[in-house]
Amino acid sequence: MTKRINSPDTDADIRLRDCLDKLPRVSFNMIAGAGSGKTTSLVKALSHAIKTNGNVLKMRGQQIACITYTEIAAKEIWDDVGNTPLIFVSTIHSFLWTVIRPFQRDIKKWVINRVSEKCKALEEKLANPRIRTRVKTEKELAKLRIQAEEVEKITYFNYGTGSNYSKGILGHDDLIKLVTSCIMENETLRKIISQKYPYIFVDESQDTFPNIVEALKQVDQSNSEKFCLGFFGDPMQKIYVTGIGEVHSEQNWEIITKPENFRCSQEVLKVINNIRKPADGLEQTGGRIETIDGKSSYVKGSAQIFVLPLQEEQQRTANLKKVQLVCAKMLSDDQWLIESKIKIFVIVHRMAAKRLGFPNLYSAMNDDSPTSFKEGFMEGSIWPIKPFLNFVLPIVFARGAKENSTIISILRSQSPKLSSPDMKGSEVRKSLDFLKAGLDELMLLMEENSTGTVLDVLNVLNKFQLTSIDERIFAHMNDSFAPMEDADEDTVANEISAMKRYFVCPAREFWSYKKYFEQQSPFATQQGVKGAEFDRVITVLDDDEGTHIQFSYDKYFGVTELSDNDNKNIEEGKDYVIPRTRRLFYVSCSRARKDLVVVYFTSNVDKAVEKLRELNIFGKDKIFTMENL
Ligand SMILES: Nc1ncnc2c1ncn2[C@@H]1O[C@H](COP(=O)(O)OP(=O)(O)OP(=O)(O)O)[C@@H](O)[C@H]1O
Repeated sequence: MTKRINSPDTDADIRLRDCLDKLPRVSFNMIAGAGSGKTTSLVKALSHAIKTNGNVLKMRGQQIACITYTEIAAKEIWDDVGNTPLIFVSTIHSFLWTVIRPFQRDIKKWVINRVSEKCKALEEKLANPRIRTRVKTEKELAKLRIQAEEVEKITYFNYGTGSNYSKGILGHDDLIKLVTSCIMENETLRKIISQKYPYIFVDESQDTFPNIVEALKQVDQSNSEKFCLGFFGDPMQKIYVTGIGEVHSEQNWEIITKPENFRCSQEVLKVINNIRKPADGLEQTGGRIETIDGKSSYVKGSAQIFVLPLQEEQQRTANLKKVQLVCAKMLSDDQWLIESKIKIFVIVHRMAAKRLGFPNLYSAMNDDSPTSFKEGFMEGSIWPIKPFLNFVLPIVFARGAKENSTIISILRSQSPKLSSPDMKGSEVRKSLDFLKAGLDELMLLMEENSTGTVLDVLNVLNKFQLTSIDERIFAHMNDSFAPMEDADEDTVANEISAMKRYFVCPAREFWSYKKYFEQQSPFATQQGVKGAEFDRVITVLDDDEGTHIQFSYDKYFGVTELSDNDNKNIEEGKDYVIPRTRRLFYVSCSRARKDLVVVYFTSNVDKAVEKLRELNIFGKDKIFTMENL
């Protein structure tokens, strides 16, 4: 049994259990604020459904589907429910692929149709005599026509990161379009889904695509008596523009709310209630409870904001450190000085990249780079950086730590110099001497204060045959990169320019990068912290570094005027910068279990302080400036 399941039942948990016990089945929508225990209720609901219905599910080969936002969340929930095969916890993409994979004929039909629609759109574009991009569009059309022929020959389609129709691969976006359209159009598919998964639960429903919600609602309607669809979400925590926000409940659904907050200390709870007030006014009650020596009480905690000038990057970083020192003193808690005990939320990875020391690597892989570079860089999966992650960092580290057996084993498995199985003793010795000379050069290039570049390192790897280098890297090193025939021109140009910028990056930046992507650093992005919680949180508000134009803390606090475009969005009743920033602020502040520190860098400190006093989100005595550092 796990902690989540063991937490005391709330009224909502009891209502949810009653709802799950109903026959014919009833769908539900659980809407509640941050830290109210939605995921906890979800885990309990899964456990209850298994307890009451597990045998039947097993007998019929059915499963309960639980859709989460990330792989990490999926794993956590699966662990919580005891890893039972009766529950299929997955991200939306994996779920949709599992559902559609057996229907290869329908997939093929859809892909053929999609390619033909794309061709038609380009033909229409070309019919316009004033088209500016005629040559490019004609090329694209020719490529699509070839793809149309190749798709006909494909017998099995697969799911990957990006679509490549000729190879039978469907990317994320196409998968969503494919499955939702198949579900909407095909009654049999809807029946099959509801029979295989008589319960489908969706966590973080506010960030689910609207067409997926619609498709799931259709599944519900097709077999409503034997099917239960359950959403768990909070419209105030919608972060992504593609998310639905509020899921509208159907007439026969149960709506379950949870008024309490179990996560945050009293002071943090006050702040998040204040942030939320102008949105939907939902005010949470309760708060985190601590039991010491058998006595339970609410955790008081703390919440404060530091308004600091938007100075040079280095100065900001120094001021952030000073804030930690002041907090350690003010809260009599030295843990504020220990990196592993705090979490710092920044708005984009770039801020963390700069603060941690890999700004050049970050911009090479992000600014005008192919999407695959952007996505793969922060998770360490993209090919240009592999020689560093797989070879350079581990071997330089092992050499520094004098771990000779590790060095030999890395060389044995990776160096082409040692690959021949029938090398004689003297040859091995000679090769090792050669490799040792290469390693000496590598060590110098990877030193703390070395000016060696990525290309310098790659040249050493190549010259001494320390490890084999991916052909694609090699092609860029020799300016002989030959793109695939069907590669998009812009992507090719972006790849070439990204690789050029990558080669001149200081190689030592990889040490900081490694720390970040292995999550050993205290940094995380404000958007990436869904569902998580930490005792001590610093939220850095810093528009200057953010490249996300959809968020602006200066506009949110009233320090900067709204733009014409913002006003237009307001007039048209669209989502705009203020509610979006408010939601992001709410999500990051509501992660704090005990202490929350907001550090707001702004170009107009005086005005920001004045506005903050008016807004009254933080107590007047909790607004600090440079004078307090
Ligand atoms: N009934 C309960 N009694 C005591 N603690 C609880 C209860 N339910 C949840 N908690 C605790 O409250 C915290 C927040 O729970 P959970 O993550 O389930 O909330 P959530 O609503 O999904 O949060 P968010 O939407 O902010 O990500 C966790 O530490 C959890 O253990």
